[in-house]
Amino acid sequence: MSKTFTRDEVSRHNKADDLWIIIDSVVFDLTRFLPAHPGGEHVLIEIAGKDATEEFYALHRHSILQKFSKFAIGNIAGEAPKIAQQENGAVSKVPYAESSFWMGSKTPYYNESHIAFRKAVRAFVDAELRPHAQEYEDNGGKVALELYQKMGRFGLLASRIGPGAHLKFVPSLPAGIKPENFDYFHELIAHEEIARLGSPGFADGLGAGFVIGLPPIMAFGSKEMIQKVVPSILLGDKRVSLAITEPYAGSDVANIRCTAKRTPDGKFFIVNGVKKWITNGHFSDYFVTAVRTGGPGHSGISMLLIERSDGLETKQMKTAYSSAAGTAYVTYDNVKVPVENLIGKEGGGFPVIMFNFNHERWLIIAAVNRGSRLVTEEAFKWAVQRKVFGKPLIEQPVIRFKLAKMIAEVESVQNWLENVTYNMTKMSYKEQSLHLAGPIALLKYQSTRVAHDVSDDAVQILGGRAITKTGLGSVVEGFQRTYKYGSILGGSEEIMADLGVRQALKSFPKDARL
Ligand code: HEM
Repeated sequence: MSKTFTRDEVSRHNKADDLWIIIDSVVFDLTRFLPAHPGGEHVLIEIAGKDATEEFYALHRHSILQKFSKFAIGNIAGEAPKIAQQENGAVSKVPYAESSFWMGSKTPYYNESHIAFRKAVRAFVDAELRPHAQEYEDNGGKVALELYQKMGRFGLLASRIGPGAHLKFVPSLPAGIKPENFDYFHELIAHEEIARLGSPGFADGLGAGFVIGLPPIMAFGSKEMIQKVVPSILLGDKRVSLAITEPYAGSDVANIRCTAKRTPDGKFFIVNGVKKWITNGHFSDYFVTAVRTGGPGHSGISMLLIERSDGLETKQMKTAYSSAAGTAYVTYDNVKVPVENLIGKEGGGFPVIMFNFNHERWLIIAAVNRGSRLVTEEAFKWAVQRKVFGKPLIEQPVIRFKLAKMIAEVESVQNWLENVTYNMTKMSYKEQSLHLAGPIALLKYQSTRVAHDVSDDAVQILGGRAITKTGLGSVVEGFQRTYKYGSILGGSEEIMADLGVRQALKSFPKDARL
């Protein structure tokens, strides 16, 4: 594309059978594209031979130019593009589009290894995952095995379940971080970078199952079980999901009905029951399943590792987001499971279920708030570029007020999240359970309330585009359709708020008075 043209030359190609336009100093020959243009022929013929930069950006995302770059035939002599190219792996320059440290602020939390890690992960996500994101988000389908394997070999799957011995199961971690130097800030970055894709169903398809399904195995599984299952998941060869919720029981886990009864020889469990809303379940090889092996209540619950086998069936559920997440209804019909597959002790399932709750909630906060930040960036960009009533939208005080609220809310959650994450790096598991369960619950509550507000404001700023699946508002549309997941999964907003205050009451001084 090294050819150059004058504006005068371009202006002579101004008919349907010979149609050139200029976008940001690049010359496009759209003659062959004309009949296929989704916006119709008329609009292009009207602007044939002219500079269409403003019209183009008022109607399309920048990525469309990259997708249709084959129609670019040269540049205008002596001119250079003025609109920033969206390079793979680049950091956004839009204010508040990245958390403060990444935009130049000082930080007590991040060091060189986090910077290198973020750079490597972002480049990987932009190059390997982003090109597939929209397709999976729109059309669903099982995410290709090669994508999991690429993520696995790159160390990105292992990076999503915290520091620990499991990091040695993969050849290396992004940016060559040593397992012993890996901390919760690296993990935070990994979750944020996946959420930054802005494709919630696809993002969950890439691993919402193992981030909650694997920790119980790693903490309570036998050596043999860990050796058999964990490396295959972390390398991307197999998939696992956590199967707890049922049509009968959600946040009230103690009410689960799925049963596991020992065979007369005591060597197997026979499992019967159903599980619902199991993320990744539709394509999982393993199901970490909560079953009732005893009487009612907590003490009758056990956890079993169940392989996809005779009697276990999964049905894709139609949810608000892409079927790429593989959300499933799972039925167990006399499924035979060796007793060696118990995760923890028989009747000791409840502590296994509880074990990873704080971590699960923390990573949901990270993903939800990165989504809120992304949507804020989209709204900010749109408010600046959209002209309405003769001036940019951003010149309306009411729009600036909305953006102020969005930014302030997102930054508040981020700062609390980084504070909690720092505490996670300094506390033992036991200390985290004691001191962080309350703050994490309250922060999860806050992050999903913020997502609610941000989504609402972003939709108002983008207008009709935000209720249209494709085009300029596609990211905001996806967010407003799916942000509610975070306010239900891992403990509902109401339960989080209540838990946070109940935890606080435990240390409430008995002698405190007004
Ligand atoms: C390289 C040049 C262009 C390409 C590759 C292109 C491609 C596309 C594509 C893929 C869409 C549908 C995607 C979406 O929903 O966002 C679209 C929609 C549209 N395009 Fe273009 N286009 C180009 C230039 C233009 C220009 C110069 C105009 C107007 C002067 C225009 C007017 C429209 C309109 C009105 C729509 C429908 C937008 C809507 O539904 O809100 N296009 N174009």
